Amino acid sequence: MGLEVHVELGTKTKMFCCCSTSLGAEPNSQTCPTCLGLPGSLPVVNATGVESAIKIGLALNCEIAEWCRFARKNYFYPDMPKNFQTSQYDEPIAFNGYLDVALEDGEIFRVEIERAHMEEDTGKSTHIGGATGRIHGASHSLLDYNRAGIPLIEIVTKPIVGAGARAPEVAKAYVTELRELIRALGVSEARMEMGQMRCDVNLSLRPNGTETFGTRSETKNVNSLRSVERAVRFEIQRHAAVLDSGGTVVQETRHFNEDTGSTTSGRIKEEAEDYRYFPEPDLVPIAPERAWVEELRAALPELPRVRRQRLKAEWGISDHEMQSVLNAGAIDPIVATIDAGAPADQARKWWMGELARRANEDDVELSALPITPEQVARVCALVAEGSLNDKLARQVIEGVLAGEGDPDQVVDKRGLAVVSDEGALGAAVDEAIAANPGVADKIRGGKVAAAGALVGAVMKATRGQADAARVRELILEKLGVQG
Ligand SMILES: Nc1ncnc2c1ncn2[C@@H]1O[C@H](COP(=O)(O)OP(=O)(O)OP(=O)(O)O)[C@@H](O)[C@H]1O
Ligand SMILES: [Mg+2]
Ligand SMILES: [Mg+2]
Repeated sequence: MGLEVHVELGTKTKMFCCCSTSLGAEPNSQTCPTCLGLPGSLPVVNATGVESAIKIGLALNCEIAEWCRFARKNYFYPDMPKNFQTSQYDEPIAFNGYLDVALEDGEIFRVEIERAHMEEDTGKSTHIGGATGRIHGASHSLLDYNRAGIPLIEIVTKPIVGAGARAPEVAKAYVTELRELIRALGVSEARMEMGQMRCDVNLSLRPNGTETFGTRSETKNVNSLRSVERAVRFEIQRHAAVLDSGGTVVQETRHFNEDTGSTTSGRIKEEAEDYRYFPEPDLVPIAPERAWVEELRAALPELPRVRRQRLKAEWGISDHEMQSVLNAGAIDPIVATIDAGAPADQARKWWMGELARRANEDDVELSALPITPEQVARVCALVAEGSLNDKLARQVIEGVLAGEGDPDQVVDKRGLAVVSDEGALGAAVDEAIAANPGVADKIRGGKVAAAGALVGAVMKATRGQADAARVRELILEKLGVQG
């Protein structure tokens, strides 16, 4: 198995021109002669792009080239009007690294990195008209070059051979870890659902005990963690079926279909020769000064796996629990909620419970929910000071998610507050005792556990807006028994 991951860098401008990289603009409004490849235009390298590439290389334990160049990868397709993509070929900026990833059972698996190189994204084509659902049957192709020239880093693994049947799990764990790393470095938000990070899955099988690799298939642009895992699993089975029936695997690119979980044939894969790579004559070579590289190395943040170990100890949770927190994408929201003043267990409870459920239902990442860590921390504070109980807190969260405002505004608007007025509470307790004389007698007779029924009655009467512990105290007080 070999994984190629493309990451769109979060630089303000494109890799070789000053066009904006912001998303959502009118098609083709963020273009210039350089990213449109008009004659006479000349590219200039984005220094922040290079810096980000070096940071990624260092975090992946790579060597950083003393000297490297860009190369032209020639191909003819309308998504790149220059007729080539500016990329790197045999002289990448970073090479020979590794990334250690933690598997579900806590085992650490080392994925070797062949290289991380700089390149540019292509334009976006949308095929419309003609026979629906068939790209080549479309009558028109719409082209948006806003994306053309956005900096990309392509991170390529060496062939991963030791994973065996765990290959799908290793692939998912690797992409997860890489995403965390990219985010920790602050070089990209790496939102897969927005195409900021995408993975090509290369896979081949070979007979047990042999050395030569089999023919690979390459499943392009897989864009979620779950899909990476499924694409690997599907391709293993497909290759096995082809080989078992005496067939031969064709070297081709394939597409992963989210709905069916299967891959379908794309085009026959070009060989490197077909791209006629040659050094880009319009750009100067890149020779990062060693002092700069060392400065960047010294400024690397705590790596995600190390940080997880530390947080796991601080929060006092198991490997398994930490793994769930990671899978839910909850580490950063939880940490931010704690930073905003909430106790760790409360922060974990809300993000891993109510909010994870909501994110799951809406099929979005936790960080994309319309609630901030500060708002969650405020809900925790309201619970801690006794103005909300858990049930009410859930309604407040629901209100914030529904766009009703900050927690305090939701409390006001929905009239959600624990009935703390002792007079009102006392009256509700008196009523419950009067309505349930049998239960009251039992409690008076020493059966304290029966108090639960009366607490329930009071909670019902106050529509859940009372502090259950205080209600219980009041009941016992009024019946003259010790709690
Ligand atoms: N026979 C094979 N079976 C499985 N994986 C392979 C095999 N041969 C190479 N690989 C892996 O496939 C990936 C190839 O990526 P690389 O970027 O080097 O080339 P490419 O796919 O030909 O080029 P492009 O960037 O144009 O897609 C690497 O991760 C490599 O380890
Ligand atoms: Mg590649
Ligand atoms: Mg490839």
